[in-house]
Amino acid sequence: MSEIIINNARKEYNGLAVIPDLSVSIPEGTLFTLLGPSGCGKTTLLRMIAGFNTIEGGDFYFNEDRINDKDPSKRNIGMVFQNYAIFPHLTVRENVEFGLKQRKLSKDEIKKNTDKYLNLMQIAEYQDRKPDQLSGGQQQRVALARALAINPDVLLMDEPLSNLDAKLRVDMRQAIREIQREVGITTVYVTHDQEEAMAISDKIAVMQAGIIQQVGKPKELYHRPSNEFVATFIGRTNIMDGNLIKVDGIAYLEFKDGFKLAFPLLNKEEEQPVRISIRPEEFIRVEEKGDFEAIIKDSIYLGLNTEYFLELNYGENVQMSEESTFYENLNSGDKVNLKVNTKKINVFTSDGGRNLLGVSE
Ligand SMILES: Nc1ncnc2c1ncn2[C@@H]1O[C@H](COP(=O)(O)OP(=O)(O)OP(=O)(O)O)[C@@H](O)[C@H]1O
Repeated sequence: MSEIIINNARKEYNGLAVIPDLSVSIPEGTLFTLLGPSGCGKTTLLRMIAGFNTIEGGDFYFNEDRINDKDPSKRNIGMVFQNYAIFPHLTVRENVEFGLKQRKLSKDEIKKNTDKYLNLMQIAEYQDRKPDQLSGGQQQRVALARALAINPDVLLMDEPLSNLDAKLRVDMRQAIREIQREVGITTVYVTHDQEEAMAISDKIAVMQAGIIQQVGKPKELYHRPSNEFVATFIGRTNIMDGNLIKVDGIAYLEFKDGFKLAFPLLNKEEEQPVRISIRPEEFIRVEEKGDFEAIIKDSIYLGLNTEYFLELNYGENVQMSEESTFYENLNSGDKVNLKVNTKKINVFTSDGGRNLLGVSE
């Protein structure tokens, strides 16, 4: 098992830097996810760790071992891809045995390890089938068993669930999580699906244009995103233009119409224009006068939750999410009073680049 340390990694394609200068350390035994929109460089970084890409700069370590000049086959890595990449002409058992035979282990060891991972991945009953007689989810279990059977130091997974249907994706991510915990292997997991990343990861690195925007536990990223990009990429949020102003030394958030909300958390900051982020579930409906008045414009019923589209009293449109109740219905045109838990608000610089509240790490 290894800690992975990457210092100042740089990757160019045709003279253009896809990853300009990236440093990150991935603690031993964690499931660490690279999350970001298509084209942000997740796969490129994963391939750099595997040694499949030439690199223009940087140092890569597994523990104290600098692996830059190590051949990919010598890095002791297990890999699982989107398109399974298991051998169609081999049975399930032969697929799982494959890497072990290459390593010239004894027959007993090969059998022991193969049985272990066939059982762990719950595919022992299909061991004599060929891959084309398996479902997508079962094939992905074979790929994972094959990757783990060689006892790799590091497991790399590139969008392993994106070929599966929605329900199977949820089942499989649970299976991957359980197996990863049980084996305790340092795992780098690539996805562009923020919900999947939240569900599966110990830690997430949010990437944009080859740059890591923030590294943190799922809760930390959701609660205190380091900038506006992270706030909008992880979950949903309402972003509003406003000002941070001071009255008698106390900070207030001033919204578009001059409406002010006391915000003592930022008493130490200078007055400045800001971007205010309030998640839909942080608008709480109250009977008495709240922080805002609003009119319901539209709603979507989603079972557990109902999403409301609201117009605040000063004309700004926002979304509110609340748990659905069977009896109560809000209709378009209804007036509501809303409160906001100020601890859950995030405030960014006017360019969205920095959270004035800092981040949890
Ligand atoms: N072999 C290549 N030659 C030139 N450009 C490349 C090559 N491979 C990737 N790129 C470019 O590098 C950037 C990062 O690609 P990468 O595949 O790492 O992104 P990604 O975040 O994994 O995206 P996706 O989620 O779509 O797989 C993209 O702009 C891509 O077009």
